[in-house]
Amino acid sequence: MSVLDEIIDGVRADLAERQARVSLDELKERAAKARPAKDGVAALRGDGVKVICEVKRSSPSKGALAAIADPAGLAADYEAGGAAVISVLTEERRFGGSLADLDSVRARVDIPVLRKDFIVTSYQLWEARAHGADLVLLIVAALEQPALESLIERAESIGLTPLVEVHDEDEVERAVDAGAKVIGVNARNLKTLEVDRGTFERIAPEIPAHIVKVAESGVRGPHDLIAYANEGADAVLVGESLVTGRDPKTAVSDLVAAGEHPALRHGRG
Ligand SMILES: O=C(O)c1ccccc1NCC(=O)[C@H](O)[C@H](O)COP(=O)(O)O
Repeated sequence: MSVLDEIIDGVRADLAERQARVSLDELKERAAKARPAKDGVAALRGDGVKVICEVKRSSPSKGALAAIADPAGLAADYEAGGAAVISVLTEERRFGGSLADLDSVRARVDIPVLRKDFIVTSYQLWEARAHGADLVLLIVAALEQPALESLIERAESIGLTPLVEVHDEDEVERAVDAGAKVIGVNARNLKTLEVDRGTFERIAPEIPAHIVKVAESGVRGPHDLIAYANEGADAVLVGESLVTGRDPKTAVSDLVAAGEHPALRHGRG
């Protein structure tokens, strides 16, 4: 069984418990009362390379990364540093996240918030919206094509922007066919968990120009952002280096400054 399969087994078990506690109708009522979703595509487009900053306590590849007693405080630092979007991992077993983290971050920041989880049913989309998310991650490798298509359609119909994650050329084709407007190329191989920063350079040319391109994983600092930018990234998603560093606000502002450097505008679509 692959790591992804193991994670999804746990996600499904936790999901079944939540579904027994909170009905879909109740979630829909909560979602109707939530602040309207912000436009995730608009947040990731425009001049410069945008920075998505992640609240990440632990991971299957590295184990414990940071305790993060105050996820909202960390998100506020990210926002003050110039982040375009906050990513909140809500998977509990392997990443130490929760919907409570999403609630607290949502209540603290004004920029769009991404629910980063392993989404396999539309119930989780309603959860995301009910807890104030503006974007959701959809992992192509975790979904059959009809499910991917219907989750993208459902997400958009309730105001969420799907960030559709791919790892190879075949998954790019599936994401594009399914109508993705934002595609994230994850440099972390979900079978070996190794990070290969060359993945983005190899796959990005297959992504049509009108689609927002996000480079995910392995960004250690401005030099990696610049490399991804030169390969066509519109945005980068950064977790580990921010949560393990001493000064997340400065680390984010250094990334944002690098992403806004005029030299990067040449050749980017
Ligand atoms: O981080 C992991 O070990 C991991 C393992 C299995 C599936 C997903 C995983 N990570 C999720 C992510 O995509 C990253 O948290 C995100 O791209 C940030 O990456 P990084 O900056 O390298 O922490």
